[in-house]
Formats: sequence, C-alpha cells, structure tokens
Amino acid sequence: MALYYDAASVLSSEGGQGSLKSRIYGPSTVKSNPTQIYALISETAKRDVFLKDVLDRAGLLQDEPKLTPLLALLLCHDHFFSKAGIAAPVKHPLRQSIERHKARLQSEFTRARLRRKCASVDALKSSLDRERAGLARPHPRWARVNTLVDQDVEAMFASLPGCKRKLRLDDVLKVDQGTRSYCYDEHVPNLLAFSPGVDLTKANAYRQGELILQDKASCFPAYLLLGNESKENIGDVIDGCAAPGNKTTHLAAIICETGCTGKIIACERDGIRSKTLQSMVEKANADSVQVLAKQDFLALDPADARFKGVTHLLLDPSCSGSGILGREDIPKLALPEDPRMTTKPTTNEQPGSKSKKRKRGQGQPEGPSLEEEPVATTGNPAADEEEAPTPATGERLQKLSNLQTRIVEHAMKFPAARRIAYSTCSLHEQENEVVVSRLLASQIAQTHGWKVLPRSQQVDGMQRWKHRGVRSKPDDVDEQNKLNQEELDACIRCNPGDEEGTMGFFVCAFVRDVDSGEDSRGSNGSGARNGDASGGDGEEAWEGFD
Ligand SMILES: C[S@@+](CC[C@H](N)C(=O)[O-])C[C@H]1O[C@@H](n2cnc3c(N)ncnc32)[C@H](O)[C@@H]1O
Repeated sequence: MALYYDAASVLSSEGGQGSLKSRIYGPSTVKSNPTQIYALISETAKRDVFLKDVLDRAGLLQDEPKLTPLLALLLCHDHFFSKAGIAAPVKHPLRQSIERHKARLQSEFTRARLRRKCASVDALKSSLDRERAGLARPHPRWARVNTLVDQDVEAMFASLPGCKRKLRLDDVLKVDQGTRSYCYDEHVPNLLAFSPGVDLTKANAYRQGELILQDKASCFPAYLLLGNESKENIGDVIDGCAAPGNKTTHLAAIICETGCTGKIIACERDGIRSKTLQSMVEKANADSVQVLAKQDFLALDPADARFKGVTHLLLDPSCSGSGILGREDIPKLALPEDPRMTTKPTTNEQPGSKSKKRKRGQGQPEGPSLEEEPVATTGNPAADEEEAPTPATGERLQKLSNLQTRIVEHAMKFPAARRIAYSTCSLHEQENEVVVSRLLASQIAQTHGWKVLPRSQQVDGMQRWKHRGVRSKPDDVDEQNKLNQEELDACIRCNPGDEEGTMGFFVCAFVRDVDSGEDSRGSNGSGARNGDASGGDGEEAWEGFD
C-alpha cells in the first residue's frame, strides 16, 4: 500500500529538503492522497514514543526482517489507532507483517497503556495528545522580575500595553476578545505569568533587564537550592553548566535578597554560549557572578583553594531536551530498535542528510539538529536554554545519563559543598530519576554522606508543587530506578502541556550535613573512589549536544 511507503519517504531524506507540506503537496513522487499522508504523519508523531515502546517490547522487528523501523511505526499507528485499521487489503504483505503478531502486540499495547494509568484507549489518546503537543493548551509567557535592577514594579506594569493584573493563572490564560493579563505565580517568588499573546520582547522592562523571560520550571533549581537556606550556610555558589544564564542570574538575585556576600562562579564550556552568558549577566546587573568562559566544569579541581568556600552547586547539564515545547516541521519520530543494524538510527532523520551537523564522537549516529531554529519556550530565542533539543533513545540516552551522573558526582567532591541542585528539561526517567538513583548508590555520595533533600525540608513553594518523581517499571528487576517513595517524592517533575503551563522539567536537590564531620577527609574524595556510578564506558569520547 503506497500510503505507508509514501509517508516513510516524505519523513526520510528521500522526501527532499523542504518543509513537511512542501514535501507532501509539492511536485513529488508521492502517489497517495496528500491529506491522508499528512494525517498519518501528524498522528503518528503524537504517539511515536509510546508506539516505539510497544514495538521494542514485542520484538516485532526481529521477526519481520522486511519491515523498516519507520514502516513498522506507521503501520502500528493505524493498527492500533485508526478506526479502519491498516489501510491495505487483508492479504497485503505489509498488513500481514503486523497482524501475524496481533496477540503479542496487543498484550504489550495494553501493558503500556496501563503503565500510563489510562483506563481506555480513548483516555490514552487524550493523554498522548496532551503530552506530545501540550501545545493545544494555551501556554503562558513566563517572566521573572529581576530584583537585581532597581525598579518600580507598578510603573513597569503600567508600561506593558493593556495588561491587567489577575489573581489566577486560569484567568490569565483566557484570551477571549484579545484581553491580556498577568498574575504572580503561586510557587516561585517574583515570577509572573502573562497571557499567551503578550510579546514581552518589545517591552522596555525586558530590554532594560528588569524582566527576564524564563519558563516557570526553569526557576525551580535556583529556588530549590537557595530559597530556604540561611545566610550563614551560603558561601560561594557554582553554576556548572551556566549558559545562557537564566539560572545563574536567578541565583544572583536570591543571593542578593538574602544579603549574602558570596560570589557565583558560572562555568560554560562552549565559547559562543559563554559570550551569551557574559552579556546576560551584564544585562541583569548580576555583579556577584564571575563567568569562567570556555571552562569545562569537569576540569575544575575541587581541591583548588579558589573553591574552598563553595557551599552550593547548581548543575543543569546538556540533556535530550525532550521536555521542551516547540515547533517542529518534519517530525523526528522515535523509532523502534532495529536488531539488524549495529549503528542504530533513533529517529527518521538519516545520517548524511543535509541539515547542519553537530560535532559528535566517532561511531555516534548523527542525530537531527534543531540548531538552525532553536526552540525557545520563553518566546526569546536568545535565551534558549537547551542547546540542542533532540529526541534521544537507547544508547544515546544512556550516554547522556552517564555524563549527567558524572557531572553531579564531580559536584559532590567539593569539600565545603552542602547542597546541590540537579536539573534537566528532559522527560526521560533515564536522565532524571535514574540519575538520582545512580548518584545515591555511588561511592562518592555514600562516603560524603549525600542524600536527597526530602520534600518536607524543601522551600515552601517546592513542597507545595504536586508533581513528583516517577517510576514507570516497578516490577522490573533490571530497572535502574531504585528510589524509594520518599526519594521519589523528593524529586520534582513538570509535565509539558498540563494545567500548570510549564515546559517538561525535572529537578532534585542533594544535601549533606557538613557540620557533622561525616566526611572527615575534607578532600576531593577522588582517592577514595572505587565505584563509578556514571559507567566507565568511554563516553568522554563523545562531547554531547553542544
Ligand atoms: C541546559 S544548558 C544550561 C542552561 C542554563 N542553566 C540556563 O538556565 O540558562 C546546558 C549548558 O551546559 C553547557 N555544558 C555542558 N557540559 C558542560 C561541562 N562539562 N562544563 C561546562 N559547561 C557544560 C552546555 O554548553 C550548555 O550551554
């Protein structure tokens, strides 16, 4: 049936280099009805991660060597979600290649649905639709009032055209008849939610650094790290992965409010992003920030005298960016694992396609790049936090998870460190709860007494936030997420597209009691380490997404 071959061709580099619509509707070799192709692609794109999971668990590609991962995904979409099923005659080999495995597929489908706590297929569809597109729901524009700049907040609001103050987010999101409004956030101090249509980039308050465009979720790490710390406990602070500097300037604002005199050391490995960081710090009037440009956080020596006063660290490393709400044209679908390939494509964008490429280590599959069009949930591309939001699966997720674990392990070695915040804008458990679980099990955490900061000891707004850590596979003995309920509750999640109006995000804080003398060595701890939670699988060779 041509529909599935046509859709697969449009999605791969064979379909040309233009936009999705131009590939489907423009002069091309597609034979099927363009509207049907478009519907198949856009519907599959909402459910790809779910379908991939079903296909991988059912092991379909092992038994159907003629099916490509992309074809399997498209066919399975219609098999499960289209009322008419696969659009091909009953005896057609493509249709048979799926229906032969009907029972096995159905049972994995049902399990996957129940794991998502969806009682029916309709509930599943709504949940997946919300999750993927989150976009149908109006998304507020979040902005943080920069308390580092002297300002008359009321005058600032008066300068925002026709913006009325409301009490609740729901009211701000009602934009009938072009009304525009804002409200203060109920969890994070000095944070505002504006109606979706408000263009803050044109406001003087934004140009003058009085307002910083920053998603609500992205404000959690600095607030969780310092929001309820006493002045005596705060010395210097390291932001290990700092550019473009949203969280750095937030740290600076909180430090200033507490009256601390400590400095913030902001590390950024990438040269260009270091410049963005520097200019953001200047614009925000964040005098307490010292930028270490082109500095790899992992290369800092925790025993260096410069860092002996570092009590707090914030680590927001590179991640898959799967929580970022964005606009994609050619959807990058998460594909089932292909057992016949040694180098596995994880999405439909093929190696060697003409999109601008990122530097990767040897043997890495070339992932899709959104570099040309960075997706900023803030409405301000210059403040885009994640350098390359990229669908990641399997091996690549494992590498990211390893790097993230290594970065936090490194933070745990700073001798005076007492609190660490780790965050990602990823939805994947492997980059979130699994990293936390691996860190707690690591030698460094155990010898230095690091534990998660329990919910009951978190700053008020974070205690009240209801979305907490998850474990999707409680019965799987191989599962790396071994967090107990209290530890899961210490983790904070944000779900893209839900009623909270945030992007997808994860944050967890670690604490230790440095005053108890638990870590008597006072060294960087590296000599004592014999376990390496981050997996010594040579991920150093791969420089990740930047
Ligand atoms: C998710 S972004 C950080 C966003 C930033 N925290 C903010 O709120 O604006 C990750 C940043 O960390 C940088 N990075 C990744 N690994 C690093 C490392 N080992 N040392 C220093 N910077 C690193 C990347 O270049 C990228 O700019």
